[in-house]
Amino acid sequence: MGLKKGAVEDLIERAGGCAVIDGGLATQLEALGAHFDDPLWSARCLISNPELIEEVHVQYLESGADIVVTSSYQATILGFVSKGLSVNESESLLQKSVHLALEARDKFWKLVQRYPSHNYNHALVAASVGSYGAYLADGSEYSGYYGKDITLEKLKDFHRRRLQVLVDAGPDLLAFETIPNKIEAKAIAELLDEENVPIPSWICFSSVNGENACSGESFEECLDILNKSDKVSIVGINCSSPQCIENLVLKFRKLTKKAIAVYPNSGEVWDGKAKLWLPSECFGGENFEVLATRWHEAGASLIGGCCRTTPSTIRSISEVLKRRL
Ligand SMILES: C[S+](C)CC[C@H](N)C(=O)O
Ligand SMILES: N[C@@H](CCS)C(=O)O
Ligand SMILES: [Zn+2]
Repeated sequence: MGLKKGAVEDLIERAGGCAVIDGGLATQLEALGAHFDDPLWSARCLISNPELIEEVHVQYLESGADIVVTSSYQATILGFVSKGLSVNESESLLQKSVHLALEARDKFWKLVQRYPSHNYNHALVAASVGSYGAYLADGSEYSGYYGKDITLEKLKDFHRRRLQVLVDAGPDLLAFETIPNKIEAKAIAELLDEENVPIPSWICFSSVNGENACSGESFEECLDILNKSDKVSIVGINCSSPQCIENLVLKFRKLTKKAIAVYPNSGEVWDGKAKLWLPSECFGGENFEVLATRWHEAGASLIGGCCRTTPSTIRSISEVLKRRL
């Protein structure tokens, strides 16, 4: 099967040149009362309270998100099995993460049809694929250090089955998130080819210093690999400080012709050991509205928020980006 082209490009056009991605899913689940002190992190909610996930998707759609990202970031078959679930049950939870977002999107779209003057776009559902570091739950999605025994093949094996199950569940695209190093980007690009994945993907890296991937490897090297893959439609940065983003968009713009997505966190820093967010050391919490405009002008065509951002952040971004229409 060939790659289904056009859905993302159409959406960017319908959104007036910049599509709005949703905000922190785990963050908003926690704001509504969920607790994630667990190696499964937000994926725990797929077991304990799936209705809450659908509610959060709807909140982001109401706020103006053109793309909702599923609750599968830290949902893995290995992670669920280690909690005592069977492989079948684990795969059903992965499917459920996609179905919850599709249902939220479809219900919301049906509802807004009653208001002919609404200015929402028909949203897309991106199935989240968190990095291997997210599964390790040791903070390594922000260090890029996966231990000395990691290999390309091990990373492909880690990602393969989850990828197949998520794709079969029918999302519009795949969202690889917080990729911290070159080896994982290469593993994903090879896997997308080997599995002949028929939907587009974005691959978003994390960055701590605003210059390189978290591993210290250059984005020149990382994007060189992704530029060769026609399965990867979009590249970018997520869950990194907003302060880093403009510089990184300008850098990416020189390194790739692909669309660029950015959805930073609030600037707070994840302490992987203590499992909590620490205050930002340098980001002063400037206005996301102002920043989002700058990121768009620098060359990003998909913009949203990641951890510690909320529906109100997305509403501000959506209003400022769509005000131009
Ligand atoms: C994006 S981070 C805040 C997700 C949680 C992390 N992988 C952990 O489990 O510690
Ligand atoms: N899609 C995930 C990303 C975590 S970095 C979330 O919003 O919770
Ligand atoms: Zn995040």
